[in-house]
Amino acid sequence: MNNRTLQGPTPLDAFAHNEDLLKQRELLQQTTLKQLFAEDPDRFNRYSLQAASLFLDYSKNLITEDTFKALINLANDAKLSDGIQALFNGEKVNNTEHRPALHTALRNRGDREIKVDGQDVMPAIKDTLRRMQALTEKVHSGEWLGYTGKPIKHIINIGIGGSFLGPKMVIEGLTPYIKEGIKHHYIANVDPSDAAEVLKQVDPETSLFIIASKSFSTLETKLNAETCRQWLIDQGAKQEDVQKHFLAVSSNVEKAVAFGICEENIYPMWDWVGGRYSLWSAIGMPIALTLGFDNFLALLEGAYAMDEHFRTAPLAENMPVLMGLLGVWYHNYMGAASHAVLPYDKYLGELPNHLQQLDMESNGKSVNKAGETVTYTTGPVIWGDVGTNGQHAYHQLLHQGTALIPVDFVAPVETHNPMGEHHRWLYANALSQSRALMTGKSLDEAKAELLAAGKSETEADQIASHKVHPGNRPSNMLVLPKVTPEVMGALVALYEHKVFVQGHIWQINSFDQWGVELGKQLGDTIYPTLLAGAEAPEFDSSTNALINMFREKND
Ligand SMILES: O=P(O)(O)OC[C@H]1O[C@H](O)[C@H](O)[C@@H](O)[C@@H]1O
Repeated sequence: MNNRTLQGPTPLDAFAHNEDLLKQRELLQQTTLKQLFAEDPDRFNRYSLQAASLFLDYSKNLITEDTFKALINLANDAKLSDGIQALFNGEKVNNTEHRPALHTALRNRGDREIKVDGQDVMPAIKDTLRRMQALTEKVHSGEWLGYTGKPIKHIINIGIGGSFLGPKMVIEGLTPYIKEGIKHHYIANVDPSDAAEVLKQVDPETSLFIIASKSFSTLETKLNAETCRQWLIDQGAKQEDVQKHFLAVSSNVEKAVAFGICEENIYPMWDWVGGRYSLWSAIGMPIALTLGFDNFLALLEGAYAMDEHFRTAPLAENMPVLMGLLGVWYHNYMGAASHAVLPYDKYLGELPNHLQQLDMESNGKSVNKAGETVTYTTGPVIWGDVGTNGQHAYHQLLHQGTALIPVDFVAPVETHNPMGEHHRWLYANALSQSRALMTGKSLDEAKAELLAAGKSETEADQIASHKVHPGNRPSNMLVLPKVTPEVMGALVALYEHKVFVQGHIWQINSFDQWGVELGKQLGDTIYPTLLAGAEAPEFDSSTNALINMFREKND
């Protein structure tokens, strides 16, 4: 293992309050969550808060009042409040690309001016929203017609990464709000099966393709867009009909025009919006087209409410700040290398996928803003899936494995589908998982359970240790009133800001993504060697052999 690969715990020793946190870690080893609850009847009230439409219970975390204070002091050491203001004020927080990161401007529903290089960006944002609204209304009223005069029924997003994951998560998350008669589809992967399977389901006469690409130069998106355009022509449309079936969202208007999209059908993106923060821009067009413009606005409103909370609440009462600091606590002081997000709501199944890009592309960095190698671990591995499915699979490791994995449970108290006892059971499962992680089961309890079930003393002794749950494992419970557009907006904004808080503490640039480049560059050198008749490859023996295996079948 080279010395750039760090494993935790890796305390943040440059900060004045690092020592306090080290001391806290030691003290907490002498107690348990169970004990902390027993000692303090007010623990739930002390460690829970409401922000925008969300409620966070963070009482099942390994903290005491002193830990809490030390974490807030650490945030002050890192000048977090200044960082938050810099983010909102449009300072160039993305220092390697010399840009601000102004996703908050996209959902600024107030009248605050937001300037980039002296120019207020709000008029351009509002103008784009107006254009999105006009298009959405045209499509939904049946005024926008395909090449045979039929209205649009299929919205197909062609995009990848930030131009895919956010819109898909939001639309699936808000399935009950989908407009009648509208179907949504996604083509992201360069795998031909992705496009093939979508094209089998749609009808060329009623399909609207959105080419979503900030750069308009992403290989996968370019190839998929060309394939879809050719498919449309092959199905009987003429070249001039392409305008009726293709839109583009991009900051590269020139390239979109060169592809054949007329300027009127190109919606802007700005370089001060990162791809993984872009669902609030015209990249959210499939959201508006599938759910309606009113619901898109409600999503922005929800995010704005969380923005205002993050921008103005004191650090100790600030939900994204607290979630970010708790992550730092486990990651840098307790050696947690991963973090699970487990939504107890079917519609939120795509949330972990979106958060993987949001968090891991933002904070998977090993140099600080000044380009120096960091001496501490940064972004954790983010993973998860819908509850309760995971309970019958990987929760085994959460309960009895050797790794410390903090969990965020995300659970709405009201369902869109009140059917019998289902939702009550679902919520009960979320609570029982978080409680089981905390309380665990001791050796004595396990043995008593076995004896009560009729096992002999010897058998109980043999099996009991396998049934021990160590417990004392932390989790957050994020309670949503119901998954509505506002709630979804607030939820996603909460995680965006949590990622920002952690990036700020780690002093890294959360808004660039140079790490995705090398693979792309090498792809460009490998692709030509896979062509029929190409010269023998001259890479390492492994790559060469794997190239030859492909060529044997495809030459
Ligand atoms: O929107 P695009 O320019 O097509 O980019 C799509 C995605 O690809 C890149 O490789 C980046 O890793 C992502 O951050 C980005 O969201």
